Parts: sequence; C-alpha cells; structure tokens
Amino acid sequence: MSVRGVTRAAVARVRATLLGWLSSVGAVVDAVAAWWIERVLCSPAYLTASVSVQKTVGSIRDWRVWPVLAEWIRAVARAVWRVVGPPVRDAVGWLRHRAPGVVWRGLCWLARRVPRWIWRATFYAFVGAWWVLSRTVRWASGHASYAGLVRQMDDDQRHGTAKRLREEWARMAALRSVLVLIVAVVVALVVTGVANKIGTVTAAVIVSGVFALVGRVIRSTPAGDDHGPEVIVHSGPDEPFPIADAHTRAEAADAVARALRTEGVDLRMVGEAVRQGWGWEVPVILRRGTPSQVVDKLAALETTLDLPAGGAMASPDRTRRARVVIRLAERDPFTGLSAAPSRPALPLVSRSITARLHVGSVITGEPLALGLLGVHGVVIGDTGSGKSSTLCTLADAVTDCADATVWDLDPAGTGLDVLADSIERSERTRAGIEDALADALALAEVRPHLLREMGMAGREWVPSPEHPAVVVFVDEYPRLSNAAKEMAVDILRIGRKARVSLLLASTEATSDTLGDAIADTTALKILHACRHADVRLVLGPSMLGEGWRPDRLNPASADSPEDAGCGYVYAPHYRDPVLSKFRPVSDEDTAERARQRAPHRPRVDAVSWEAARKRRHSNESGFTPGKSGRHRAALALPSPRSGEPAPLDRMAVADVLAAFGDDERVWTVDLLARLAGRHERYAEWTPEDLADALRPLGLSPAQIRQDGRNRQGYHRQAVSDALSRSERG
Ligand SMILES: Nc1ncnc2c1ncn2[C@@H]1O[C@H](COP(=O)(O)OP(=O)(O)OP(=O)(O)O)[C@@H](O)[C@H]1O
Repeated sequence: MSVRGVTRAAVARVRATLLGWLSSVGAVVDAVAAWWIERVLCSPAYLTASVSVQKTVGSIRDWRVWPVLAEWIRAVARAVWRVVGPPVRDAVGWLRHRAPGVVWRGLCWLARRVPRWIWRATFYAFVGAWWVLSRTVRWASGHASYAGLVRQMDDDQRHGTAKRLREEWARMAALRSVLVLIVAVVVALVVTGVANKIGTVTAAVIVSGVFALVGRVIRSTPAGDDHGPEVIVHSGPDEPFPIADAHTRAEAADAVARALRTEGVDLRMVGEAVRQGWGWEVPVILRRGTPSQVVDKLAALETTLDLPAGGAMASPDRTRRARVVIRLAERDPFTGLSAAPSRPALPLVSRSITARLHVGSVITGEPLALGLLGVHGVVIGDTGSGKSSTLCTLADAVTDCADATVWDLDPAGTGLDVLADSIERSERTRAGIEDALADALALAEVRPHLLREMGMAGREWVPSPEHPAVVVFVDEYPRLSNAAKEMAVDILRIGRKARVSLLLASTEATSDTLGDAIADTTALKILHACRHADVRLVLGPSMLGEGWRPDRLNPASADSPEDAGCGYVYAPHYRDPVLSKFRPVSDEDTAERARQRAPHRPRVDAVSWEAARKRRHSNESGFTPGKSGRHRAALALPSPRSGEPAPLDRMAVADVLAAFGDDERVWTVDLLARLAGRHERYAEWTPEDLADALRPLGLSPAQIRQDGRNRQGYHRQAVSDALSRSERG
C-alpha cells in the first residue's frame, strides 16, 4: 500500500473513533437529560415544590405586613431620631455657626503669634549657634586649661615651666584645631548630604532648629519678651447675650440663665433646653420667690435676649411651683397652621360633639382639641384680634358633627354667614335674636323633663343625630338687648344638662359689657389680644402672674395680621398658660364645606321643639309664669283665634319661606308636603297648624288659581313682607 493509502486509512480510523466517542457521549447526555426531565422536572414532588416556591415568592411580594413593617421601621427611625436628633442638631448648629468662628479665631490667633514665634526661633538659633561656636573655639584654643597656669608660672618667675606649658598648649591647640576642623568638615559634609536629600531650606530649618533648641536650653526667654499671655475678654462671665447666638442646648440654657440673673431672678438651676422649630423651650428652677418674678420680667427678657415683641413666654408648672418653662419664640410658632381644606379627609358630618374637636394648634406642637358638649364659652379680644374668625372655626368644627346643630346670632355683623348652608338658625335683628334665645332657653328648660320619655339614661341629654345638641354662637354679645342678655345668662345657668350651650364673643369683659356672671359660668374661656383688666376679670387677679398674658399679644392691623387668631385657652384639658392659635378661616373653602354638609345636617328634634313651643306659649300666656315670662312683651303677638297672645314661631316661618323655593304662590296642600320633607316636626301638620303658625304675622290663606283650579294657599311675598314687618316692630 502506498504512503497516501496508509495516511487515508489512519485518518479514517481516527475519525471513526472520534465519531464513536461523540455518539457515546451524546447517548449518555440524552439519557441523563431524559432521566432529569422524567424523574425530576416532571415528578409530583418537584411540581409541588415549584408551585409552593412560586406561591411563597408571590405572597412575600404581596405580603400585607410590608406596610406594617414599613411603619415599624419609620417608628423606630423616629424613636432613634428623638434620641440622637438633639445632639446631632447641636453638632450641626455648632458646625454651622460656631466652627467657622472657631477656625477664624484660630487663624487670627496664629497670625498674631507666628511673627513672634519666628522672631523667638531666630533669636534662639543665633544664641545657640554663637554658644556652640564660642565654646568650640574656646575648647580648641585650650585657653581655659592653660591660660591660668601659664599666667601663674610667669607670676612665680618659673619661666622654664611656663615655656614648657606654652609649647604644650600650642601643640594641644593645634591638635584640637585639627580635630575641630575634621569634625566641622564631617558635619558640613553630612549636612550638605542631607540638604541634597531633603532640600537646602529644610536642612537649614533643621540646623536652625537644633541651634534654636540649644539656645532655648541655655537661655529661657529672650530679653524684652517677658510679658504674660494675652487674654482677650469678650464679655464678663455673667454678661447676657442674644438667644440668636445660642446654637446648642447648652448655649441656650446659658443665655437664659445669664438673662434671668441680669434681671435679678434668683435661679437654682436651668434645665435642659429643648430646640423647637420656632426657638427654644428652657425650664428653669427658682431658688426663691414666685413664678410671677419671671412672668413680670418677660418684656425685659425680650430686650436682653434680643427677641421679637411678645417672643418671651413663661408657663409655671402647676405641679412644681419652683419650675417655670420659658419659651423663646424667635419666629412665628404657628407658621404651618393653615385653614382647613375644602374637602375634608373624613366622610361628611361624621364627627360627634361628644368628642374633642381639633380647632387649632398649641405652641407645644400639639393640636388644640376642645370639648364643646354642654360647654358654654366666651371669646374675649380687642377688635381685630380674631374673635369672629375663632367663632367661625369653632362653628365649622361643630357643623361637621352629626349630633349638634348650630344657631348663629349676631346683632351687628355678618356672623357665620360663610357657613350659612350648614346653620340651622341665623338671626341678625333684635327681635329675631330675642326669639332665638327664648327658643334656646325653652329647649334648655324642657329637655331635662323629656329624658325618660326619650329613653335617655342619666340626668343629661344624650345627643344623637335624631336629638342633637344645640350650640348657639353669639358674636358682639355686648350689643344684645337687655332682654336677650337676661335670657343668655339664664341659658348659661341651665343649658348644660340640656346640651344647649352658648359661645359668646365680646371685645371687653367688664361687667358693663359682658356682665359679672358670664366669665364665672363659662367653662371655656378664650382670650385673644385683650386688655390687662380683661384677663383679671375673666380668669381672676392672680392669673396674670401665672403666665396668662394675652395682653402682650397684638390684634391685626391694617397691613399685618400680627397675633390675630392667637390666644390663651382656659378649658378642660387646658389649664396651663400656653399660647394657642385657632385655624384661620378660608371663606371659599368654608362655604364649600358648608354646602357639602348641608344635606346631612341634623335639626332640633320635633319632640323637644314642640315641648319648647308649648313651654314658651304657656309662659307667655301667663298660665305657668316662669323665669322667661318676663320676656313675654318682646316676643308675643296677638292671636286672632284665641284672643290670647300667641308666640311667633320664627323657625316655622323660616321653613315656610324656604318651602316656597322659587314659587311665588303655593297651595296649602303642597306647602305642607314640602314642609314635611324638610323636617319631621311638620309631618303631622294640618292646614290649621300652618295657619296657626302664620297667624301671628297677620296672615291667613288666600284663594290661589293654578292650572285652572282654585285652592287655598299662600303668597311668598306676603309671608316675607309680614316677617320683615314683625322684625322691625
Ligand atoms: N387664626 C387666624 N389666622 C390668621 N389670621 C387671622 C386669624 N383669625 C383672624 N385673622 C385675621 O385677623 C383679622 C381680624 O379678624 P376678625 O374680624 O375675626 O377679628 P375680630 O376680633 O372679630 O374683629 P372685630 O371685633 O373688629 O370684628 C382678619 O383680617 C382675619 O383674617
């Protein structure tokens, strides 16, 4: 066989062998893959495991606990921040405000000292160098060893010995000079070598440093530089400084301690200062005296600590007389307090008058939450202090309660007009206000007698959407008639149990304007910017010294809101003199809220109402003269049917007018149907009841032709004119 044939056969054998191996490997892989697919991937165990893994992954992803965990993490982060926050903020405050000053002072200090240091180092270096040179020369010359001896020999006429000593001296001087020269050359070579390595300047500095050290050792201080260290005294040890210069808690406490000591307050200690968004809160402990010592010094503290007017406040601790918390507001503490949004987060009219209602914020950062169930209140403040707005904020909160109805009486202004859609009764005239107060008084009188009939346990009316509490807002109280004021005082006395309460606003608290009884009877006292005397009248003479200082607030001026809406609240849960602010009122949003709430608002229940009407009728007819009988003349009108005075039911007349809607003439039967739709008390009304309600206005039904038919009915204009005439009368 030729060589070519042998080669081909070998190649063919190799190829066949390789193919054989490859096919065996492929067969093994196929077998393993088939086994894997059949025995593992398609096995029930694997399928079950993969399904459960998928489920687990899915459930972990959709785990409901994630938000809870996130909330936990946030809570933990908040707790950690509460602990580490103050020191961190102290450090940041120090770095921001103090560190640049410290660095600058350091630079100035260096700039002052460096020339002196250079001068001293140079001086010592020369001293050291001179000392080394002189000592070396003296040693090399051998002067110290031989000069004295030679002089002695000469004096003793021992010239031979002297000559021998001189020769010895000369040899020794030569030897030492050579030695010095060698050492000098070696040192010069070493220094030059080092200088080549590290630089001439550095080497020169090192050599100078060595000489300076030698000079420093042999001479302690350079002549003429013998004065002590300079001490620059910026302030005395107790000199006060502005609170704006305090950037750490310790500095704030120090500022307050110095300021109080400057004002002559004897302190035992100053507690830990707390940083607030608006400034500082610093508790102090008095050594002697009363907290009024601090309160009386507030104005002076504002100057000493360089604060805005009214920026210093003090609240004595009721549980520890020596402790007074001083608040230093460098900025407006209520910057973030905004009007309530037009669309509240909670469902419409879902609150209850039995709960505390959030109406503002306290300087401590807590919400101002007032309980208004059966609580009478008084709002005192100069003109522009925010009384009307506060009444509006309170009324806004009450109109969101499903179990309280709001009446709005204002003899001078526009009252709660912005909430008109959610107000059950609104009166602006003298007659209307007296009538409303007489109705409220009658309700307060009759409700306690209806408790059993209404199935209410206890001695107090239990408000519910069907039997709501009544909250009567009276702005400009001093301008009420005497009769109205008398009824208001009666309501203050007996209204609490019946859940008929009054919230009054007045510019002053003197007995001429507000009356003595009022401030004492009301559980809620709101003091906006007002006079010193008003604080004494409303809260008592000692409360000024206890930190109740609304007289230090300023009412709004033409171009600035100043402290409008801010005030001190004395109420259950609020017994400390801490500044609060009521939410401002946004007219558009408030009106929008009132419109949305209107369909859900409750009205005084028919049972109470009818009982109150009967009580008024009997009082005013003289059958059962009661306290309110003295208001008869102002309220009663002659009744043509009975010949006896019959009271005008203004609520019913207002409802009749509302029932007309846009129609000018309505048949009695339609009017009754519309009234029944407005309130349950009209459900049983007959044409005679309607006629009775309108008779005090001198109105009676007339023939009205509609759709070709004649029926009894009423004209809207006639009802409206008659009501206006009665109010004017
Ligand atoms: N909580 C508040 N926040 C901000 N501004 C307010 C607040 N309350 C009232 N104001 C502003 O203060 C000004 C005076 O308010 P308001 O009319 O309620 O005071 P007042 O005491 O009733 O005055 P007057 O006795 O003259 O009627 C208004 O411009 C009002 O917008």
